[in-house]
Amino acid sequence: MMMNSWAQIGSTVAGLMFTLATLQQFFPHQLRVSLQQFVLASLQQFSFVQKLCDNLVSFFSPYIQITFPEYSGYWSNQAFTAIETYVGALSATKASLLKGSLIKNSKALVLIRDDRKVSDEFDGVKVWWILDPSPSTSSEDKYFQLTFHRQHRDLITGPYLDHVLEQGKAIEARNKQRRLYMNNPSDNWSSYKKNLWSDIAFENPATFQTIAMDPKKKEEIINDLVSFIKAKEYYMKLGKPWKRGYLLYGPPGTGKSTMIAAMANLLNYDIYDLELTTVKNNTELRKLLTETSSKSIIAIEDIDCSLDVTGERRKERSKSNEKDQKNPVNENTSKVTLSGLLNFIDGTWSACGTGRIFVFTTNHINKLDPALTRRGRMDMHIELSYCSFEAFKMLAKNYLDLDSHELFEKIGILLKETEMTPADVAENLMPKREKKDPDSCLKSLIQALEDAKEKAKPKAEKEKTKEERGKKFYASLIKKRWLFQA
Ligand SMILES: Nc1ncnc2c1ncn2[C@@H]1O[C@H](COP(=O)(O)OP(=O)(O)OP(=O)(O)O)[C@@H](O)[C@H]1O
Ligand SMILES: [Mg+2]
Repeated sequence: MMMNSWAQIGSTVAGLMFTLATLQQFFPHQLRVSLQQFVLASLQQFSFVQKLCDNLVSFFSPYIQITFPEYSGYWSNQAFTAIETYVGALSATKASLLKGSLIKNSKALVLIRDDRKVSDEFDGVKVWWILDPSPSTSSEDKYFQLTFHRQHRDLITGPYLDHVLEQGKAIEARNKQRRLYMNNPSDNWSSYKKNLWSDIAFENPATFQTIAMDPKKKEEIINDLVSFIKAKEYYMKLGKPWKRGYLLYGPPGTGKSTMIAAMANLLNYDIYDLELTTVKNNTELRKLLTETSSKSIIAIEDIDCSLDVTGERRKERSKSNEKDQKNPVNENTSKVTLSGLLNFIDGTWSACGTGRIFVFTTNHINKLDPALTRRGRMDMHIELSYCSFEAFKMLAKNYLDLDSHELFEKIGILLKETEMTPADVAENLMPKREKKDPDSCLKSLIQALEDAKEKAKPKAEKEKTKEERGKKFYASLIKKRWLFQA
């Protein structure tokens, strides 16, 4: 009976459609357009009714939904990224069917349930997250929808969302792929695109653990860095910009650049490697500074070579000016001045970002202008020196996995008698073959130390005879004076 009536309805509709299609051919064009418009308007009315129904349902529904779109206007919504990371972490622990995606500047995959839904609990209250559309569709307009019961509105819109954003950002920071920035010459800066810096992924694995130096000094530096990054409120209370300066000095190959990398890895900071010689003037320097991000390391290596910042050179500047006129300098030479650099470190502009660390390196600390090295400007002076026995033991542990060895004592004596950089010691300890052979590595180091000692001998002897000659000369002077006075 039922089947019969359905069949009847079906054939009536089919008949009507056929008749309509046939009649349409005889309708004038204008009438056809009006018919189409009528059908469209009815459909729109239908969607309006549907919207109305949706609103009615949500009015009476005990649940609230909040939507977080991926983009707000042209800008990416940072809340979406943090939620994506947070929900990804939730999914990874709760679901077995996941879809992985790599988000910008992250070195870790974000995993989202392929069926888009994941529940969470906060203070005993259950909430649901849905990613719309699902990760398997290629649609661009993605958004997260959070659903929760009306009675928990305050808890969810307040503490819960704060928790989600905070956790999401913390996971993001842990997964963040650090970047190494290098300043572009100003000739390549374009006015519409901010391309003052070029960047690449920072992948230097150096850590404080692998740096060979006095353990106490190392601990002091680590504590200083760690307490600095936690001290934002303290700096605010003091009314001081939240930044810190480190001056690393010592001979080539003692680990200055390695320490900058270790600092970045410890703090999870990006590095801005500022090449001063390509910066034409103080204005450019200021522009570069304003384009660096907060919580980053700004490194200027070999500061004495990059700029006229040595005290001696300053005194002699007027004299050399005359010479310069005879031998005009290259037009591309940087005109960044010492005062420009000082302003860069602690002028008004230096406070435009927070949590910044300035690191300068030099091979000749005593050549630097005192204005640059004074405390407060460079908060900590760190000397990296020739390899001590303590430093050697760290290198032996890192390179050969050795805590002790019968040859250590001999090496200790030789290290006291020579000046060998950790870079050279490390080079000798590096196994030359695939299979580690600690004996031959230590022997090759002993050989290198003995060679260095031998090489240094004539120099040491020359110094000694010079010193003795000087002593004799002064003794004779004193004697003559005594005779004269007598
Ligand atoms: N203190 C150290 N601990 C561990 N490794 C070190 C140390 N010093 C140097 N090295 C090794 O030597 C190499 C060169 O060191 P690095 O570039 O850090 O020296 P530097 O002090 O910056 O030299 P320069 O003054 O020439 O720039 C590094 O790749 C590292 O492997
Ligand atoms: Mg270096």
